[in-house]
This record gives sequence, C-alpha cells and structure tokens, in this order.
Amino acid sequence: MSAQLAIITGASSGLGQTFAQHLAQQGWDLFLTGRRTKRLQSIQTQLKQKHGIQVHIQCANLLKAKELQDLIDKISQLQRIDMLINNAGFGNRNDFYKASYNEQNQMLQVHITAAARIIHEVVPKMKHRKKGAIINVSSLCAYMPAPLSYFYCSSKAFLVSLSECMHIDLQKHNISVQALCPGFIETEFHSRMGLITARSWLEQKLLWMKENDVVSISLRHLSSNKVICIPGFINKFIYHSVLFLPKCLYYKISAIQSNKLKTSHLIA
Ligand SMILES: NC(=O)C1=CN([C@@H]2O[C@H](COP(=O)(O)OP(=O)(O)OC[C@H]3O[C@@H](n4cnc5c(N)ncnc54)[C@H](OP(=O)(O)O)[C@@H]3O)[C@@H](O)[C@H]2O)C=CC1
Ligand SMILES: N[C@@H](C=O)C(=O)O
Repeated sequence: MSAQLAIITGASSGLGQTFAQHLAQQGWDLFLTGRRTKRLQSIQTQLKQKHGIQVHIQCANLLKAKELQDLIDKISQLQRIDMLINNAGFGNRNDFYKASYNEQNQMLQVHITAAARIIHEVVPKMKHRKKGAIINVSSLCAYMPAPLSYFYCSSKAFLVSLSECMHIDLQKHNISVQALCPGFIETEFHSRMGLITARSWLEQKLLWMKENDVVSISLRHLSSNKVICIPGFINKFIYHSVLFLPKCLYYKISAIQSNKLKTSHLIA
C-alpha cells in the first residue's frame, strides 16, 4: 500500500518544517511549499535520506497570482491527498493607516485567499475518497483583537470560522478539520517581523512553546473530532479568560497593551 500524502504550506521553516519532520517520521510522503528554494531543497534531501519517503517541493510565493496558480495546477495533478496543512503566514504590528494598503493586503492574500484557494482544490479529492484531514494554522490572536494587528487578528479569526464551517460540513465525509490556535512559539516568526523578543524567565516558561510540542499536540488532536485546538495549558487558560472577560474590560486591556508596544520594539 502506498504511503499517505500531506501538503504543507510554509514548510521552509518553523511550524511547517516541524510538521514535515513529524509526518516524515510516521512514514508520510510530503508535498512542501514556500518561497525559500534552498531551504526547501535541504529539507527535502534530509527527510528523504533519513526516512526513505517521497518529498516533492514546489516553490511558490502565495502573493503572486501566477505562482499560486502553478501551485494549484501541481496540486490538481496529485492522485491522492490525505492531509493539508495550511500553515504559511507572517505577522506584523503596525498602525494600519500608516502602512500602505497594498502592504496590509498581503496578509489577507496569504492567510485567507491562498489558504481558501488550496482548500477549494483539495477538499473535492478528499470527499471523493471519503478520507482526509485539514489543519488551518490560526492563532490565539483570533480571539484577541488588538489595535496594532488589524489584519493579523481578523485573518486568523477568519481561519477559525472557516474551519468551523468546514468541520460541520465535512464530518459526514470523514474529513477532520482543525483550526490550530497557538500562542507564542519559538520560530523565526517574530524576528522576521523585526521584533526582539525580550522575555523574563517566567514569561519564557509560561508563554512560549516549542514547535515540536505544538505539532505533537495538533496531530494528536486530529483524532478528537474537536475543531479548535489550543495547545498548552496557559494558552487554554488565556483563551477561556478572554471568553469570560466582559468585552469592555478586554478592550481596555488590549488598548493599554498596544500603547506599551507602540513605545517599544520589545514584545512578550
Ligand atoms: N510563531 C508564533 O508565535 C505563532 C505562529 N503562528 C502561525 O504559525 C504559522 C507558521 O509560522 P511560524 O512557523 O511561526 O513562522 P516562520 O516564519 O518560521 O514560518 C512561516 C512560513 O510561512 C511561509 N510564508 C510566509 N509568507 C509566504 C508567502 N508570501 N508565500 C509563501 N509562503 C510564505 C514562509 O516561507 P518562505 O519565507 O520560504 O516563503 C515560512 O515557511 C503562521 O501562519 C503563523 O501566523 C500562530 C501563532 C503563534
Ligand atoms: N501569538 C503570535 C502570533 O500568532 C504573536 O502575535 O506573537
């Protein structure tokens, strides 16, 4: 019997690369995408050598319509797809009105347009085979609107809502859907935003998770039939606290926090 196949976007680093490593260890074949060709090639070589699996890479900048279309064309040729991990993403913290709209819009293109386009291509194949799993990498920020992250928070909230719609619809086709909502993870995410993540020992211990832990929790959670996956006790605590807090109080806290961030390049 041939191995199962997973498509992972944003597989050139961080969480996406870690998902690739975990699935490779379990014998999955992989279809990996991202912009950084050299990184993807080195991940491909490593995983093939170590696990004897098939790894296909397709470099694509999800902001470029032609590259997204080429990616979709490649995906459409795949015989079977057992898992899709929509993970590509990036963050920003800025005054929405000071950055150009084109720059802001890039986040919607990667987090929403590209993710939805790939889902639209992949799900019919899964439905046909009555089998599949989809992980949409959202964030705890989906539940925590913040003034310096208009499109980050709202695009991640879109992914939660989309995942819930899909979950309700696709259960009957034996397709599991997960919205993965982590807090802080030790990846290149923050340094790529140009932020220095100064943290105390306690913050490090309490708030920051390792990619490996997040990925293990996410993959285990797939069999639970629950759509929202909040990895880690503290993140769950924050999630429930935000839900219970009166909105007006939450807004005050979020505004104070954003004023602090405005005057500093440090976070966490
Ligand atoms: N780190 C954290 O604290 C948290 C992260 N997340 C989410 O996790 C996901 C993964 O981020 P993480 O691993 O932390 O960060 P990384 O920066 O390590 O990974 C981001 C990935 O997204 C890809 N990507 C970004 N922009 C594009 C683009 N235009 N076209 C194609 N690929 C793109 C990058 O590939 P390349 O540059 O090669 O194109 C890279 O592989 C993101 O969706 C993020 O929002 C959620 C909660 C917390
Ligand atoms: N929690 C992170 C992203 O989702 C962040 O904003 O630092």
